This record gives sequence, structure tokens and C-alpha cells, in this order.
Amino acid sequence: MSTPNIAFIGAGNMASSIVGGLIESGHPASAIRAADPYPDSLSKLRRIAPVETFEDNAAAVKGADVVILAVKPQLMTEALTSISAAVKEADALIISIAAGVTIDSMAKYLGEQTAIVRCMPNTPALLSCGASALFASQQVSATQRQYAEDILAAVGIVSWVDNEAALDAITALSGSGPAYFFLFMEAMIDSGCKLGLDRDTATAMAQQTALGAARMALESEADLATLRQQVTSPGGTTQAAVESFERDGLRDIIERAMQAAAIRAKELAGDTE
Ligand SMILES: NC(=O)C1=CN([C@@H]2O[C@H](COP(=O)(O)OP(=O)(O)OC[C@H]3O[C@@H](n4cnc5c(N)ncnc54)[C@H](O)[C@@H]3O)[C@@H](O)[C@H]2O)C=CC1
Ligand SMILES: O=C(O)[C@@H]1CCC=N1
Repeated sequence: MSTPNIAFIGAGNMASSIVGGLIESGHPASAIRAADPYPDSLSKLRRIAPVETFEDNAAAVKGADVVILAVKPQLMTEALTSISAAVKEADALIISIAAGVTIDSMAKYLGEQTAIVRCMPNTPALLSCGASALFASQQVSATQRQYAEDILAAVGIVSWVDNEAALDAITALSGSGPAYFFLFMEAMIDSGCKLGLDRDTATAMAQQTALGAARMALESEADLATLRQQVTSPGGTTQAAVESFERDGLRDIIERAMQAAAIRAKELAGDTE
């Protein structure tokens, strides 16, 4: 399969993460371009890779095989309006990474025949450690499906979901998920400092512990509860901490937070219609 020309509409954090991962995986910078009304965003992106940049969205879409919409959901209507005619002419696959924004709401601007993939990636894409879920509209051809899968597979694991609504749950889990782990680590580092450690030591130990735990979760044959029990000596320190978490309702806290994220994803869909 030939290398697709990819145009990013919006050159912020997520576009930069995906461009970084694509370059790392061997996608030529000459087959990537990006448009953004803010020159600062474009110059930051050019520091990652020498991609062609535009301040005019429609100009970037011209000749593209794949257009990746990487603007905030609240700005999607404006972005869709700006590329509508160029997309119809280019017959390109559209991949939207915006939280919440539905295929139907995008098709209103891009035409009912436009092939659209909705995707929910996450920021570890920058390190090619991302987790992306994808859902394709009926108009997406087998080749276009493969384009979408190859682009996101270049920056991490890819999972197709069989209904669009599942993407709101994915957004609450893995889209927003890196922030939950960072918050947990921040709190662990602050608590380590309160227990008398200097911040550099606390940070290094928390970072390596997160990395080690994630690798064990991925690579071990044992399930998560078993891995947890292996750390938890009866009557020991971990038991004291885990019982404190359970008493304070950590699982409910996480459930409520993820429900809030999924509800917000649905609300964002409403904002774009
Ligand atoms: N940040 C994250 O962890 C994740 C974000 N997303 C989704 O990715 C999308 C982008 O998010 P971020 O990269 O974090 O936002 P960001 O704010 O870093 O980037 C958005 C970029 O769009 C540009 N922009 C604004 N209006 C535009 C227009 N009319 N045309 C072209 N570009 C325009 C902005 O100048 C900015 O550079 C959002 O829809 C978000 O829901 C999805 C998964 C994870
Ligand atoms: O916070 C957000 O709305 C976006 C979507 C998932 C991660 N960041």
C-alpha cells in the first residue's frame, strides 16, 4: 500500500504527538502537512519535524489522502466549514480525534458520502505508546480503513469498536486516562515529600514505580489482583495503605470521575450539532 499524504487540521498537542510518532515510525515528513491559524502552533510542530505548514485549512487539504481533524470539539464547526469544499474535491478519508463529535454531525458539513473514521487516541502517542480506538462510517473503504489503522498503529495499539457510542467510554478510560495516572503520581510524590523525602528522590522513585507496575501489568501472566496481592504482605505496609484506599472509597471515586468524563463527551457532541 502506498504512503498516504496526511493533512492535520489543528497543530496542537495531539497533532504533535501523532506527527512525532509517525516520524519515529518512518513516515516521511514530506507526506505530512498541517494547518493552524496560530503561527506559534505551526512553528512548535516544525520543531518536531520539517512538515509543510499552512494557515489556511483548505490549502492543506488539497491533494491529501487522509485529513486528520485535531481541533477542540468547540471549534469543530468552524474547522469543518473551512474544509468542506476541499474535502469533497479531494475525496479524502477524514479521521476525527475530537472528543464527543459524532460522525453524523461531521457529515452534515462534509457531505453524506464522505468517508469518516472517529478515533480516540491519547498523548503517549508521542512515545509510540498510545492507545487508540477507532470506529468507521459505512462509507470507509477497506483501503481507507487500513490507512487509519496504520496511522494510529504507528503511535501505539489500535482497537476497532463496533459502535460509535463506545468511543465516549474509551474517551473516559484511555483518552483522558494518562491525566489520571499523572494526578496519582503527583499525589504520591507530594505525600513522599511530606514523609520526609526530597522532591527529586520522590519523583524518581514514583516514575520508576509507575513504569515497573505498568510493565508488570502488561507482561505478566498474572492478573492485576494477583499482582497486587504479591506486593501485599499479610499485616504489612501495603495492606495498611490498600485498606485505607478501600475505606475511603477509591473505586467509587474513580467510577464517578469516569462517568463525569463520559457525560462530558456526550455534551461535547451536542455543542457541535
Ligand atoms: N489532549 C489529549 O490528551 C487528547 C485530545 N483529544 C482531542 O484532540 C483534539 C485536539 O486536542 P489538543 O491537541 O489537546 O488541543 P490543542 O489546543 O493543543 O490543539 C488544537 C489546535 O487547533 C488549532 N485550531 C483552533 N482553531 C482552528 C481552526 N479553525 N482550524 C485549524 N486549527 C485550529 C489551535 O490553534 C491549536 O493549535 C480535541 O478535539 C480533543 O478532544 C483526543 C485524545 C486525547
Ligand atoms: O480532555 C479532553 O477533552 C480530551 C479528550 C481526551 C483527552 N483530552
